[in-house]
Amino acid sequence: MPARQTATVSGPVLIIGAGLLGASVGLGLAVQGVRTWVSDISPTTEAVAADIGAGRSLARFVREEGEAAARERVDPQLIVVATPPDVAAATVIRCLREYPGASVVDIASVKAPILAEVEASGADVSRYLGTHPMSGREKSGPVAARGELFTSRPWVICEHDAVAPETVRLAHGLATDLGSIVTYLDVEEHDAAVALVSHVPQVMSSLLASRLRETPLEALGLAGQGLRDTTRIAGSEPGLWVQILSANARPVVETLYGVRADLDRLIGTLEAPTADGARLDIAQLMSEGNAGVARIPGKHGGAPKAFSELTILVDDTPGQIARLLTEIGEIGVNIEDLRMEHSPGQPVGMVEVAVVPTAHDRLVDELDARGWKIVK
Ligand SMILES: NC(=O)c1ccc[n+]([C@@H]2O[C@H](COP(=O)([O-])OP(=O)(O)OC[C@H]3O[C@@H](n4cnc5c(N)ncnc54)[C@H](O)[C@@H]3O)[C@@H](O)[C@H]2O)c1
Ligand SMILES: O=C(O)C(=O)C[C@]1(C(=O)O)C=C[C@@H](O)C=C1
Repeated sequence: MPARQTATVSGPVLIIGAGLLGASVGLGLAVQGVRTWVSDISPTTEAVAADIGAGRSLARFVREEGEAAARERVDPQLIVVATPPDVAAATVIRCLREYPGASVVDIASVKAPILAEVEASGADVSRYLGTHPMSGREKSGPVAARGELFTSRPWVICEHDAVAPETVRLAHGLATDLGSIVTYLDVEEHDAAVALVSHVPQVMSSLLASRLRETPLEALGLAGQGLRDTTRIAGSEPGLWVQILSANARPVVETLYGVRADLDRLIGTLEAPTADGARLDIAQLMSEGNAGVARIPGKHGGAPKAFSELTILVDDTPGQIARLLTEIGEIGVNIEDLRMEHSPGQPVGMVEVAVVPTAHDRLVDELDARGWKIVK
């Protein structure tokens, strides 16, 4: 039985580009009862996205019904363009022309070049809006898709002068239906902001991880959480990042100039670590980092909030983590964040749980009483 419609966007929604992001949009809308269609340049990707429940395959429907009849019957209210950035503008322009009744949003990671290309095309730009969900993964393709990918994450909407109110309403509805928190920025503000908060982090992670290529395995075996935290996104798809970085090159370079200045300063200091003032300079760089990280907003985009953490040892046997989470629920404490560290070959794993500070001591006491081993 189809789920009851609970979303603002009534659909149908046609998703073009059924990879990680497109299939995640489809899954998130489908569970709310919105009729979704998926389309991808790769027939296999489109079939996989349809198989996991992200939407019905448009190509299959076209094969069954014929091009014109299928387009008329699909009749999307909203089209979500989730293709790579280099074809996003061309896809938006094509959709505006092929579906004159639909609003079209794209979700590519860079916004100014796409708006410029759509405006220059002469297509009906009133039905187009550039948007960007600030959520993703270092994986690509529909198999990695998650319907809850967007929950509690920011979703930027880049209004422009010619946009129609209905298009803004649908873009806003799409983001909030998927659980995101909407922020309005213009395209230049967006591109400058993401250069710092998304694109340079990717560069730094890749540069650091590239140092590991020739490292002996014994040294890599010593890696703790610090290396894992700083290199997770180095596993991202190179093809996508070539497009993102080249499309947003100027704002990224502006940010990298600042990084280069700090790096030169640190190298200079560490070349003479016992010179007068060297230690102060190192301390200053570290505390500038402290000040920066403290400004990153908390889980729901509000003011930074310090959570208390505790680490629990968990036997490496089936069902242990589920049991731990159930018991934390029984104790009545909300988990704000959760991370697992598990070394292959070790009989135990470590589950790091973040909770509000007022719940910390009670949780430790109650877990302890239930026989769990708390290590921190
Ligand atoms: N990966 C992330 O974390 C993330 C987060 C936010 C936004 N985005 C943006 O979302 C978009 C999709 O990224 P993704 O991570 O889902 O990539 P992906 O590689 O998983 O999916 C992209 C899909 O688009 C398809 N495609 C390529 N050209 C096409 C065309 N002309 N017509 C139809 N389909 C086409 C590909 O076959 C692929 O299946 C990108 O623009 C990216 O900048 C990505
Ligand atoms: O969590 C991740 O894997 C991401 O890096 C996702 C991330 C980000 O920088 O936050 C990456 C690029 C997208 O354009 C949006 C989101």
